[in-house]
Amino acid sequence: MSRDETRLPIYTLNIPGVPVYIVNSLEILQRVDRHIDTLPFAPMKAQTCKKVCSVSQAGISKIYGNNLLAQDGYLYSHQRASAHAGAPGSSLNSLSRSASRVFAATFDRIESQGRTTVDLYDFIRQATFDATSDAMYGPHNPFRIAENLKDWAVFESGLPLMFIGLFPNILARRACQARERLVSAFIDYFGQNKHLDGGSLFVQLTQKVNDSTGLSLEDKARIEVGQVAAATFNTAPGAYWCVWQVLSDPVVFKDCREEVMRLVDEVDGFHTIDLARMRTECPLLVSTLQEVMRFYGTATSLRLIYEDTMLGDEYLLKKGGAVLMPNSMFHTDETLWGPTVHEFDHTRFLRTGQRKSNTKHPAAAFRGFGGGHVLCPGRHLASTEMLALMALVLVRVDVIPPGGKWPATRTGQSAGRALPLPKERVLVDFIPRAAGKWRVVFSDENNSGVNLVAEDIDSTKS
Ligand code: HEM
Repeated sequence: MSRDETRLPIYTLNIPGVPVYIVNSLEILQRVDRHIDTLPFAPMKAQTCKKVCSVSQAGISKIYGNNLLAQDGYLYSHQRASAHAGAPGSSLNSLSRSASRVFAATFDRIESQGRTTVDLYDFIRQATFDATSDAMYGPHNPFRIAENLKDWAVFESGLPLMFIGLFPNILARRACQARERLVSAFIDYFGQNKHLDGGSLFVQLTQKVNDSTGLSLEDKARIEVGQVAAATFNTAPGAYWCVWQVLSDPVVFKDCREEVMRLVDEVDGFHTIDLARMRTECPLLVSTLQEVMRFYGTATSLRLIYEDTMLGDEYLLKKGGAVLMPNSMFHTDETLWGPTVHEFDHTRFLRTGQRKSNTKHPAAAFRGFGGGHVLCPGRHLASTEMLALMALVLVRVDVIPPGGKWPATRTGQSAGRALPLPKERVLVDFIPRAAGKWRVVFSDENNSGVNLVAEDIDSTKS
């Protein structure tokens, strides 16, 4: 049943014993967001520690503490540490610089091979995974070891079953075994303090919270496996649809390539591109990224109901139930986005006068990275990675689809993801463009983030 069928802002699913409320309207969602203590997100994180990471009972007791929702408890302290490390500033710049180095090396490799055929999703998945894990863990990144990368792929394939928690040791046996080997890899990483030698502020700060909570080395390693999942699970499909859209849509392709080419300078015989400039000098590229997240986004926020909660004086949410808030509802609401809501419009997020649409949507209608008290701390890093991949694909290679024609866009399954996987794999040819050497940098020129969510847009105004 959808919003268009029910025309209701919120409705209850008839599941015996567990009231499940589906929120269809942005206004109701914003009311839910205000009830931090009775409709919290923290229990979802605690469940992830249990079900996905298999943290020990002693560790779970420490995570819960006296009160799972205490502001100075583990979960909120961990959230604050991540938010601080992922916010615009020198920490984010160094994460982005590290990710850019990995992308640059990936394209250097392609260039050295000449015309190369790649599976587009595999290429993007690997590039974003290598970039994110190197940015997070530095020179001792456990995923520079091929065996750990293989284990990750097996573990990732079992994640949806682990989240559901239905006999994972039987139904996702290989994934559970792979997780245990990954836990060993992180025991080695943290046990030898490798994070202190070039690991990111993200990892340093969250480890401090783990240490002050008294978690064992093994539990710290288990939680980190969950962190890797949060940091990589959505960036790959997000980057895929961004690259797909700029390559397969001729208008988007022309506009974005022209814009990004303006960032390429000739310096000492090198084609030089400073990816830090994308954030402020490529509004079309940024608008395309945001439209991809609106148009393809499949994230659904889930909150557990701790106490009976009134939303205004109209709707009662009963203790013990759950609230589901599917982004696709808010992202396809014509009253928010106007009559072109079902079209892909890469100019939608530009300023008035520069975009095609006459409708000015409210900034809070974009929920690609969550909102309110559950805002993705990795949003600036993930956005920078997605922009960087679009930019480098546009300036460094020509991409030829199978038979010279882009197939129709077909999205596949999205179990638990904020964006869907592609339905089928597409093999493309990469042909290096400009002859000569490339220098890809990420300067400290400015400290801006990629401001897509209402909270960031508001904070840049003040
Ligand atoms: C395209 C990539 C990404 C997308 C689309 C995405 C999306 C989201 C969304 C929608 C939420 C809110 C969930 C809810 O309301 O229930 C969220 C939360 C979260 N994300 Fe991301 N994310 C991405 C990348 C990342 C990265 C790179 C990191 C870490 C470096 C990260 C770490 C987290 C964490 C830890 C939370 C929980 C926040 C909290 O505790 O309050 N994500 N993400």
